[in-house]
Formats: sequence, C-alpha cells, structure tokens
Amino acid sequence: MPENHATAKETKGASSVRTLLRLWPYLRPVRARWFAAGVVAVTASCLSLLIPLVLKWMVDGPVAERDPGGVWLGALYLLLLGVAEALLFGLRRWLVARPLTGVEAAMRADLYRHLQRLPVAFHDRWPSGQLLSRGTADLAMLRMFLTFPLMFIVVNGVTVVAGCAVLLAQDWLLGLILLVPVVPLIVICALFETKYALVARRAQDQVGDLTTVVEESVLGIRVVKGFGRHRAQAEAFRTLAVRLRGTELDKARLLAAIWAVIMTVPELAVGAALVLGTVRVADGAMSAGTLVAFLSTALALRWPVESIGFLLAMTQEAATATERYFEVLDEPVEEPACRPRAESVKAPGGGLRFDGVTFRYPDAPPGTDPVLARIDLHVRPGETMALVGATGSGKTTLTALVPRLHEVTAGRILLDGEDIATMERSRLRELVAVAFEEPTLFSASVGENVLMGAGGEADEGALRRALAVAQAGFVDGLPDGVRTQVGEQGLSLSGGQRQRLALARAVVGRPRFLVLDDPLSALDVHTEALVEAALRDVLRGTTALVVAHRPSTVQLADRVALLSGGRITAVGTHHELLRESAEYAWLMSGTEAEGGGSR
Ligand SMILES: Nc1ncnc2c1ncn2[C@@H]1O[C@H](COP(=O)(O)OP(=O)(O)OP(=O)(O)O)[C@@H](O)[C@H]1O
Repeated sequence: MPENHATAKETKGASSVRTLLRLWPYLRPVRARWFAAGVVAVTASCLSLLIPLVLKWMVDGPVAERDPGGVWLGALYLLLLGVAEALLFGLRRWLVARPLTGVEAAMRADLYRHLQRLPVAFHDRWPSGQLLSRGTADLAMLRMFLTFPLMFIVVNGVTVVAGCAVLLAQDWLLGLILLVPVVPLIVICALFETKYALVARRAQDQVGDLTTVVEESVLGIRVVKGFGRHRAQAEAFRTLAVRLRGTELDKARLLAAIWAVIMTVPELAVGAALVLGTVRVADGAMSAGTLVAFLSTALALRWPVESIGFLLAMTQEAATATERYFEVLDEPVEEPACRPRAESVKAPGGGLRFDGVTFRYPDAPPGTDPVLARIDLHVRPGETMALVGATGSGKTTLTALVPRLHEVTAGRILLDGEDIATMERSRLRELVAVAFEEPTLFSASVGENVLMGAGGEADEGALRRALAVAQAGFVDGLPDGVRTQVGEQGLSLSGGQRQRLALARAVVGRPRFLVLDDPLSALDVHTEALVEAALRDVLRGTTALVVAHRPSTVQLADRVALLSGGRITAVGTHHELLRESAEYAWLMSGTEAEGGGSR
C-alpha cells in the first residue's frame, strides 16, 4: 500500500491564488458567461442593500405620518426587490451551470489524454486510486468551486464594501464601530487558511489511498475470497477510513473555530452599534428610521461576512485539488523520439538487434545492478527466437524494451537496422505487436478487442484469420459471437480464452515484428500445439521474440537465447543448447518433467 507520496508536496508553499490561476486557460472560453453571471450576482446582492433604505423611508415617512397607503406602497417595493433578487440569482445559476460542466469535462478529458501518454514508469510509480480520485472527486470539487465559492467571494466582497459605504453614509460613528473588527478578522482568516490548506491536502490524498484499496479489492475479489482475506481487506479499509475520518474531523474543528469567530465578532459589533444607536435616537441625534435602516443593512451583511469562513475553506480545497490535478498534468509525457535524427542512420543487417543494451528500472535503489547488462542479440529477419531464463532473470523487461514501454539505459535496439529511439512511436507500434502473459481485455466486444491490434485497418477476414491462428473458435459459441461484450478486463472468459484473444490481437495486423511474453502459458498442451502450428505459418514472414518457459513453446523457435544474470549467455538451437548449456538443460529438464508429466 503506497504511502501518501504526494503529501510531501504539502509544504510546497505555492500560494493558493497562484495555484488557482492555473485554471484560467480552462475558464477562458467561458469567461464572458462567467463574468456576466458575476455582474448579475453582484447586482442581485446589492439590490438586497436597497431594502434597508426602503425601510428607512417607510419608518420616517408613512409609518411616522400614519399613512397606510404609503406603507402598502413600501411593502410593494420590498416585494419587487425580493422578487428581482430571486430572479437574478436564478439567472446567475442558469448562466454558469452549462459552461462550467463543460470546463469540468474538458479538464477530465485532458487528464485522461495525458494519462494515456505518460510512460509506463509513471504508472508503475503512481497508485491508481490517486489518479482516479484526481479525475473524479477533485474535478467535481473544482467545478463546484468555479460555480459557487469563486463567484461568491467576489460577490460577497463587493456587497460587503458597498454595504460598509451605505453604513458609513448613514452614520459614520456607528459605521466605524462595525468596521473595527475587520482587521483582526482578516488576520485570523489568513491564519486559518494556512492551517486548513495542510489538512485539506491530507484529506484529499487519503481519499486517493482509500480509492486504491477499494479498487484493488474489487479487481482482486477472487484472490480476496479465495484466500479468505476479506477480514484483512476490511481491516485495511477501516484503518484508512478511520484515518480519513480523523482528518475530516480536524477540518471540521478548524471550520467550527473560524465560524465561531466570524459569527461572534460581528454580532458583538452589531450589539454595540445597537446600544449606541438607541441612545442616539433617544437623544434625538438620529432618526428612528436611520437606526432601523442601519441595523437592517448590518443584518443584510451578516450572510456575506459569515459565509467567508466556508468560502475560504472551499477555496483552499479547490486550490489543493488544482495542485493535485496539475501534479499529474505536469508529468512529462513520452517523447515521440528521444534521440536526434543524426543517430538514426541505418545500421547494416535487418531483423531485431539488441546492441549493448543495458537497463535499470528508474525506481531501482541506487547502486543496485542493472536488470539487463550489455545485451547483444540478433534475431534475423523472419526468424523466431525464443527467450529462456530463470524466473526473475529479466525476460519480460527485455521484451518491454522493444515497443519502448521502457527506455533503454544504455545501448540501442534496431529494427531492420533503424534505432527505435529515433522512430516515431506511432510507427514503432505499427511495426511491433505484443502479447503479454497477463492478457488484458477491454470492456468492448470480442471483435473490437482483437481488431485493436490492427490500428483500424483490418476487416472481418483479418479478424477471422487471427482468431483461427489463436485457435479462438470458442468465440463462435459465445452468445453474440464476435460481437459479445467481454466484461471488465474480460473476466467473464477463462484465462486461456483471454490469452488466445490477446494472441489474436497481436497477430491480426500481420506485424513485421512480434514480441510474445509467454502468451501460451494458460493453454492446455493440445491447444498449445494447434496454436503453434498456426503461428508457424504467421511467423514465417515475421521476426519474432518469444518468451518461453515450456519446451513445447521453445519448439516453435528457430533458435533460443538464454538470459542469465542480466546477460545473454548462450544462443543456439534448442538441441545445441541442451548439449552445451548446463543451465539451459537444467531449466528445460525441470519444465520438461512438468510438461511431460502433464502430457
Ligand atoms: N516496474 C519495476 N520496477 C522495478 N523493478 C522491477 C519492475 N518490474 C520488474 N522488476 C524487477 O526486474 C527483474 C526482472 O523482472 P522480469 O519481470 O523482467 O523477469 P522475468 O524473467 O520476466 O520473470 P518471470 O519469468 O517470473 O516472468 C526482477 O528482479 C523484478 O523484481
């Protein structure tokens, strides 16, 4: 379970405003509507400040003169003001709702596109839950922020300034009494924001960790149930949930404290102004209407002032969500080609050539040996080379270097004499097809899953041929044939069925180079023999590197390379290696014994 790898960034210190300003490119296309909505909301909010002035007119005029007609007229004005305010707030909502869901969708699409282009090394490093929570909860929070808190910080700020001007204009002494607490309130709010930023970040990271556990439990439900691990998983979940609850309680405590201060201080100031105002009315220094208007203005300003606490809190959470979003978006994507063209001069000789290839995983501890060290290997054009080695010797790693899922640390890999590091990735992936031992199928039809390997150029005939090569006749027995939807990760199919579809996907585009990482491991020996016979036909024109554990798979190959201690220690035919390499003979005898036993 990864620790909060992102919490280290809590101390990053970039101001919230600077972080939030990064949202501008997304807000820009809808700025006209957003600003129009802001103007509408400010107008609506300032209209509410007219209500006290109408009250003053009523108290000093029609009420003092006992004129019922005037009172009704005043009531009508109040009603109109209230209706106008409500309509304007409704208009504001209508103006922003649609464009801001568009902003959220655009940000989500950018995140997804970026995630697809990030290197495998990034995905090895980042827990999926952290990415999921950024694409869901964080983005929903940002939409909410743009719809509500951001606008209301502006609207309430303008309303408070306008309200203070009205208060000072009515009676500057009482106005000053109300304004005195503003300075300590600003200081307290700044302190609150700093503290809240840390807790908000912690909470959002913990949501990501929790998402990871849920996702792992759902995807690994068979293992969880098979090993009776549901209690342990539930315990792990509960621990994280309790930790998140603690953080949410910290947030609630901070909010409660700031709320208490923000509510109490202005109430005290209003109380003081009320006492002083009453004395001044009794002394005849102020009209009763002015006092009523003053107090109703002060009360009308209560919501804009009191809301500051949670608006600041939501702003802080939005800043954290923005920071988390851009942490992913700022990660550099795979370079289309990482070496200068000058080096792309074709080397002599075709086929697949590893030339002094060394590889170390980016996250390997410093000082450790590379997984692969100075690999020199030549797979001739049209040849099938089996790659054999003890478990953990680096076979999968070596095959992953050919489609550039990882970049070589040193050396180069040549396809028909051309360094893959200088090739456009799209071209490289047209040339090379891969099938892994763990076959991943997507939530799509069988046919769509297979045709993914052809880059959209294959037809029904190619699909049928590929299914035939992979001995995937079982497809016709599925409810809708090739149109049958396979569930999440193809879980409704057996392991061997999934492997055969993945193999069909690899061969459907008739690639020039084929990299197969033990693609037949889940098949019974009879099916494997049939697949091999069909593959031999396909592989005739294809240069192939096939990771093999079983002698039956090795038989498919023209030659075999033995990987040991991160190096290629022997190359030859199966029979040559059996004679010349004790390690190879040992590896094959073990598997042969297993294979033989099962036959
Ligand atoms: N993403 C990774 N980050 C760091 N080290 C890794 C990573 N993936 C694999 N390794 C390490 O690289 C070494 C070679 O692993 P690899 O999967 O290539 O072996 P393999 O020969 O294919 O094994 P097997 O036959 O069991 O599939 C192992 O020691 C493994 O721990």
